[in-house]
Amino acid sequence: MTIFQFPNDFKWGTATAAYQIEGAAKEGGRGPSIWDTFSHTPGRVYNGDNGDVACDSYHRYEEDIELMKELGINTYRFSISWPRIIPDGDGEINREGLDYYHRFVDKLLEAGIEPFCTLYHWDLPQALQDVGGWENRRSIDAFVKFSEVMYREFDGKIKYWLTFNEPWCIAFLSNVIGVHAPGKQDLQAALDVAHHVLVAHGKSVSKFRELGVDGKIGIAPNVAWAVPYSKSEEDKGAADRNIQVYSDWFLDPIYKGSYPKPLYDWFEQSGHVPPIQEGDMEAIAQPIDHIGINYYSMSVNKFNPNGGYLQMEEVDMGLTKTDIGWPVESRGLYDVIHYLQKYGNIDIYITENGACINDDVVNGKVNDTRRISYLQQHIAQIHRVIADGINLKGYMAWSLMDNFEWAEGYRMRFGLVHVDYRSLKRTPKESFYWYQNVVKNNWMETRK
Ligand SMILES: N=NNCCOCCOc1ccc(-c2cn(C[C@@H]3NC[C@@H](O)[C@H]3O)nn2)cc1
Repeated sequence: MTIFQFPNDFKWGTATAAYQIEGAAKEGGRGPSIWDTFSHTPGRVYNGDNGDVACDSYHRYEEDIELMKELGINTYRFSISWPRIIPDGDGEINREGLDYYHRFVDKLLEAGIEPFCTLYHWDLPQALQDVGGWENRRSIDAFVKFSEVMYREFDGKIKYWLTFNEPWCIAFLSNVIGVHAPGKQDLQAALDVAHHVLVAHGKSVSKFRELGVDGKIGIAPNVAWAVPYSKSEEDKGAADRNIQVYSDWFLDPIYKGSYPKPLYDWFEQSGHVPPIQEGDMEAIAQPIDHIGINYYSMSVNKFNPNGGYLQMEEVDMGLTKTDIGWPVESRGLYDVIHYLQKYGNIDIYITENGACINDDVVNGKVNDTRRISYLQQHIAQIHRVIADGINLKGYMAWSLMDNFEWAEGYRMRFGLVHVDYRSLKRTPKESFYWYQNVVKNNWMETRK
């Protein structure tokens, strides 16, 4: 048996995102987002699922907060629906949207739960997409305006902020691979989006500092850990590109003021470069207080000239997989956090980690032992990282409840709480009670 004891001030939480749980897509003055458009486009989302209702958390947030209190967490990561705050992206402010989030945040604080707020979790107002979205520099100032409204409104209530969730997904998954909104397959578009998101991040951080907001701010890249299939330079190059496109492409401009040269040169050889304008790199490189790390899995990579924009393929090594097909390999979490130490001993939160396990309710219970095993392995790696003196300050399980898993719709379940999408009944799973115990004890036990 091993006991993993965590620091007294360690933050234990869960995470969700607005479009994935709120529903009420046409209520409270909310405008349409690119995910409303995308999910209503035939063939884009499994089964034609969409976020019109989702978990109906817009109306049921008090019930959700009761579940958080039962779980015992001290931190809850959520995101703001930009189209609820400024329905057309950069025009009039919707007071009803602000009031909704004030009611929600006040309830969280009343419950003794720290709000951990992501400003942008993919739901760009459609009106901005209609004029080019993140490919258009207009979205930069629009985001800064949106973030300023939020900073002014919630200064004193929200102390932990993230500008963007998973910039790799915003740029590359959505504009090269094309499986997320707006669903393009254009490398230059991806580099334009990545760059403008970075500039928007930096200018928003500057606004945060200028306003003297009482809190801390950062960004939440999803990180890939990858190892080469062989010792060949070609396979090593493929693995390096895969790692860099998730983390270095975004964190180098923030921490070093320039894009990572190996990957910059890789894209440049096909004639694709970021649309850098005078002052952009300085604007991006504003000091931040923390980063959120979203980690799910790692991969073994081979060079493959037909392997997409990175000329890389992920080799199936026969590892146990979750129900979404991602290998379970927790050592990548330890390795990638050590990899990120090249940016300094920065404050790191695990802002997402969890398993897609699609067990259903049987006799009123969900016996998701595979999710417990996944969480146990990954939390143990977190303990190793802390033992190495790394400033890992908290862990937020993805997700509090089953929710809309983007292009996979509702078939993929990541929640500690099961959601019946017909009745919207919430049922805590066995993993909820396992995690509740870890949080209560602030230590975790593994047994042979
Ligand atoms: N790399 N090349 N791939 C080639 C082919 O990819 C096809 C699909 O790719 C991907 C890659 C990554 C993801 C993903 C999903 N989540 C989970 C969410 N995180 C934020 C929160 O909202 C969670 O719902 N994290 N990552 C999805 C699809």
